[in-house]
Amino acid sequence: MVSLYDKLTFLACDGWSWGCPAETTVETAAALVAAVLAIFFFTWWWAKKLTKTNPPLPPGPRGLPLLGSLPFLKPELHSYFRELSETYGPIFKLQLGTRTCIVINSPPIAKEILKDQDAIFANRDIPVATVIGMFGGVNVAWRQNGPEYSRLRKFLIREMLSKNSLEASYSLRRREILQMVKDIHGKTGSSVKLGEQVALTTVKVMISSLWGGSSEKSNDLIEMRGKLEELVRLMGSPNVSDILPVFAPFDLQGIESKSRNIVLWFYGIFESVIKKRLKTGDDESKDFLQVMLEMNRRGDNKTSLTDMEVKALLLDMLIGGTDTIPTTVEWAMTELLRHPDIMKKLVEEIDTVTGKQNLVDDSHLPQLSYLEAIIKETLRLHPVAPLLLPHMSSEASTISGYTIPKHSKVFINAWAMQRNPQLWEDPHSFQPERFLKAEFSYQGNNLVYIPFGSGRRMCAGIAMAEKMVGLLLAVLVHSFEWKLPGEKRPDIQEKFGAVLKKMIPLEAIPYARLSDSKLYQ
Ligand code: HEM
Repeated sequence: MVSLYDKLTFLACDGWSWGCPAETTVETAAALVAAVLAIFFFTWWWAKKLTKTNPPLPPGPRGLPLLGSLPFLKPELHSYFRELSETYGPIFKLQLGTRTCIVINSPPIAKEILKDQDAIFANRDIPVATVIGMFGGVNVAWRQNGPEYSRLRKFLIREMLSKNSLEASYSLRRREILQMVKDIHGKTGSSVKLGEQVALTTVKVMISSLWGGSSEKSNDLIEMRGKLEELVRLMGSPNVSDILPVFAPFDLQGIESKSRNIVLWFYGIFESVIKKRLKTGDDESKDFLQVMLEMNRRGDNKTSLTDMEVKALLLDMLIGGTDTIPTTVEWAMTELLRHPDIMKKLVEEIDTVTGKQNLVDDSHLPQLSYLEAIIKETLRLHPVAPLLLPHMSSEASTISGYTIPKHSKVFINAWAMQRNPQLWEDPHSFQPERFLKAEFSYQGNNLVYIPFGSGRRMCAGIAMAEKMVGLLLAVLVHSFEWKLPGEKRPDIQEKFGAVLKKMIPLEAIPYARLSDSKLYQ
């Protein structure tokens, strides 16, 4: 406070010395600054007193006037929130600029939000970075709760990401997985950045599933992958425009303009793909675009989609899948390379089910229970969305005996709950066996384990994620033996963002392990 006082006095006199001719003026200026500060703090304190709520607001750090706790935030938000919960308890409040944020670190309180009062908490605090080209207004992930949201989500889950749709588009996915095996085989004996390799395959799989495209050149795919990664990064970046909306028109960090360019770039691609499809009238395609166009052809106002919704859904799925799936596979491979005994047991399981004369196929996955346990354990320790996607309350409510004001932004710290020593035995060690002993589904029924969220806003792509992560991981460890380039175990440092990635990308060296060399061609 002394130094702030000194700085302000300096500004009042030295900074504008033309207004301070004599020593007495220094004292006057100092008194003036002190008076302004006193009025400011008194008004702030009085406003707080007047707005005291009953029941009270959750506890939390005090923060500074206007900025709240913004200056104290640490970049690794998920672990910082856990630290704060040690002081303030399982539910606490943070003021970030004009935004009231509520952080939940306990399953019973998460249940109140995501299940018991989910109608109130099923909205999103739409980031300014997504309100571009209507994207954030009409897509599933950012659309506000209501009949239009339910219609679109139902469509996405029932028509596009259903078991039948996924089975129909399997041949498209398989084609890209075979190409990945061939590409990796070409790199036998040299170091491969596994995350990048899988990410490129995932983009191809997503494009194939969405509009059947396989003709994109690899440079175009790399560009597309880069743009998706950048868009996800921008959406997850703290933006002054979101925190202090008065600055939104100035787009101080350029986040909105960068996001706009990327969204419009994707919309341009989608428009040309749709135009081409309508022109050729290719009814035989089994991709998602065809499903959407068929729906529109058959549908009435209730079921058909607007042009903008078609584009927003395509982008939703590209964003939903292309970062989450490869990141999960990279974390799983990291843990397997850190635990050779677990890797060995997994390879034995796949050899028994698939044999060494075949490549792993979708139909083998239901029999690979140890693989499933490994993926579940990976998502327990390394959930790609550690704080889920923030929810927003549409009205004031009471949670766990505290008032949650209307329009609060709610973070559910799945990462902290899934590492809580009171809920998990030896929580920091990688032990897939725990998922063989106890039944935990991805549907978020038991709030102790929610890597895909829970309730009405939970992930819409679980079925696809399960299939893709399972197939990619099984193919990688069954087709190749992986060695580390050095002596050191791969590290597990995290980098927080919209997706929780590895700080240091995983590198490993592949060697072919299947007897028939034709399987690699
Ligand atoms: C390992 C892979 C994935 C993980 C761990 C994951 C996790 C999540 C999480 C935690 C949420 C937020 C839930 C909430 O706010 O409560 C979410 C939302 C969403 N995910 Fe996923 N996801 C994955 C893959 C996918 C895929 C492949 C797609 C689509 C192709 C997808 C589409 C979506 C959509 C559309 C939403 C928004 C749902 C809504 O707001 O109603 N996700 N995901």
